[in-house]
Amino acid sequence: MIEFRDFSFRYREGDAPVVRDVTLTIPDGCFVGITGAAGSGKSTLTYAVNGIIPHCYPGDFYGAVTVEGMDTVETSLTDLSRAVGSVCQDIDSQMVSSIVEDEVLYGLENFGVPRDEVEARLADALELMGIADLRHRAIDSLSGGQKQKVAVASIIALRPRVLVLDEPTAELDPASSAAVFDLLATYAREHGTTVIVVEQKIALLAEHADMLVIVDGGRVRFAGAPGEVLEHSAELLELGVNCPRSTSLVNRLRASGLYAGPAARDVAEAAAACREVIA
Ligand SMILES: Nc1ncnc2c1ncn2[C@@H]1O[C@H](COP(=O)(O)OP(=O)(O)OP(=O)(O)O)[C@@H](O)[C@H]1O
Repeated sequence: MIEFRDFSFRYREGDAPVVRDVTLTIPDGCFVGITGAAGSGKSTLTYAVNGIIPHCYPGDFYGAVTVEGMDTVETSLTDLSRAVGSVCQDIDSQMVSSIVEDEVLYGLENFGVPRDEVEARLADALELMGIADLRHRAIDSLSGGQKQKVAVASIIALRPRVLVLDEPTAELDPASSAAVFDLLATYAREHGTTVIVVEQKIALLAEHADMLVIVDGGRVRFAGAPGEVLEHSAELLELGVNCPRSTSLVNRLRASGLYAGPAARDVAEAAAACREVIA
């Protein structure tokens, strides 16, 4: 379980907290999508989980954040990194090797994974991300999307109990983005991994996440099951979060009293709602 209790944070260079009064519980194995406008504090929230704040970016840390009982301020980055694997926004800064397989091996060797397990973990991670054919390629020669997949594979190979991904599909086209989310969701379900993903594409989150967290001005404005959060599509738009049109359409039907069912997460659910209205 991950718990934020009255958590606020001000970067040392900043004049005010950029995350404020966050109280949130994330159950084990939950797939959580965090979204909100640019600069709203999404990444900072995840930094409190993987320990980047306050260990790498110091500042005033109020309240507490715990991961499986470990207080992320009190616990060393080394200990935290064994539980929490992170893929950051700036993929190039994360890469330490020049060849794909070395990048994955680096983490496995650093974590002291037994030699007889290393090859299987490397091959599985590359296979899972659909990049087995890139194994011997130079990282410099890869596209942004391919690099993102290598970064995710490197972390997945370590089998962390919590996976934090900051915009993992930023460099991917819509079809590849959906495929990566499918893979992540399947992987998380099979391994009981808690996944926290910062993502601008709310439609992707709505389809895959168990919980949506909407951040605005450093505060959590909505947190809950996607269906519950998407009921607020008009307010979300005001916060800079553009829900799928299918969601807004069904919410209009709900507001006008024509439909009493839940918010639609995608076109299929909206079509079902429309059929019910017409019937
Ligand atoms: N290292 C830092 N030092 C000082 N201020 C920072 C630092 N990192 C982020 N900030 C500030 O904190 C605020 C929240 O930033 P954060 O990156 O958490 O937001 P975000 O919602 O993830 O943004 P984006 O969608 O643009 O990545 C912003 O005003 C940003 O300028």
